Amino acid sequence: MPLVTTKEMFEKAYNGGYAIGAFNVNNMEIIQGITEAAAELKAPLILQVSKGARAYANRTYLKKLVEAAVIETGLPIALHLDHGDSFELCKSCIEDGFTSVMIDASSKPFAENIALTRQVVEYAHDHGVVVEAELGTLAGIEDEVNVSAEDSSYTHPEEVEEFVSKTGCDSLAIAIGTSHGAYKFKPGTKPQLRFDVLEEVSRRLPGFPIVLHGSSSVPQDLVAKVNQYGGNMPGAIGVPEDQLRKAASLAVCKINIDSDLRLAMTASIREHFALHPADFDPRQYLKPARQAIKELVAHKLVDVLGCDGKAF
Ligand SMILES: O=C(CO)COP(=O)(O)O
Ligand SMILES: O=C[C@H](O)COP(=O)(O)O
Ligand SMILES: [Zn+2]
Ligand SMILES: [Zn+2]
Repeated sequence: MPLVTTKEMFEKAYNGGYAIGAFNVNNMEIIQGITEAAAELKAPLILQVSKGARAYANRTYLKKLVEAAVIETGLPIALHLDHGDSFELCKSCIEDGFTSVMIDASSKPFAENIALTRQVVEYAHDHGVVVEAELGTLAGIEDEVNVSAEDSSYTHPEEVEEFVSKTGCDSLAIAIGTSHGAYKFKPGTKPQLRFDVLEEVSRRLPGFPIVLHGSSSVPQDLVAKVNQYGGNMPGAIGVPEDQLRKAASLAVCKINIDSDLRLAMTASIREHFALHPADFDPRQYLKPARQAIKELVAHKLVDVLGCDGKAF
């Protein structure tokens, strides 16, 4: 099966009360860890490439590695541009064969967000590609842009119908209290997503797929392992998994996870270096790191997203 768009995945996820995992990819081991877990669990997948990832690996490698994963797994996989910030970047990814792009103009005024999103949608739809857009601003770090908690803002539900009808976007990322990175909530505070905002958005957009960014749960055993073996990540806190499960059962069809993959990989490599200081063949530490990603992703697919067994 060639790369697919997210259209059918989202329809099934919406009606089935589960969500698709959208995992950020940056190199071969990350792609293999994610896709091996999904293949064993027969889960549909979105693999997403950020602007930074495309700059890191160059525009050819990640596309070709994802194509290899499609061949190896036979899974329905969508290749998605994460946080596209210009028409040109979206167009370039569409030319490369991405099946889905995000245009994130959420930091611009409403009318400009609509105009740029509309421009991307017209080009994308002409090429059989679907578009994710965003309303509301997440706190945290995204491609070296740091949005402080004070500058973040929840999505205004009263804007969503006009936005979706004027842009023609295929899915919408909203801000309900998640944020990018490993420090999502202040230690000592109770993490709580704004389900009232999600419910009002989905009431206004019945059947329309909603996307949650910044949805790593920052597993505390991984944070502890990083810190135990020389890391320094005090107070790293993520979104509680029960809240992600609830979101997946509602209108949220795509849940974005990157930081947890980074944590799994880093914890494993730190541990390996500490316990096996004589090793210097990268395969010795990348093999367990890949396995750690695989185990993390398997847990997400089964226990958080509920998309295992939904690939075919
Ligand atoms: O939203 C994300 C990618 O777009 C990733 O979020 P996390 O930093 O929570 O993993
Ligand atoms: O949304 C942000 C993703 O985690 C991608 O991060 P990045 O821009 O550092 O690749
Ligand atoms: Zn954004
Ligand atoms: Zn994001």
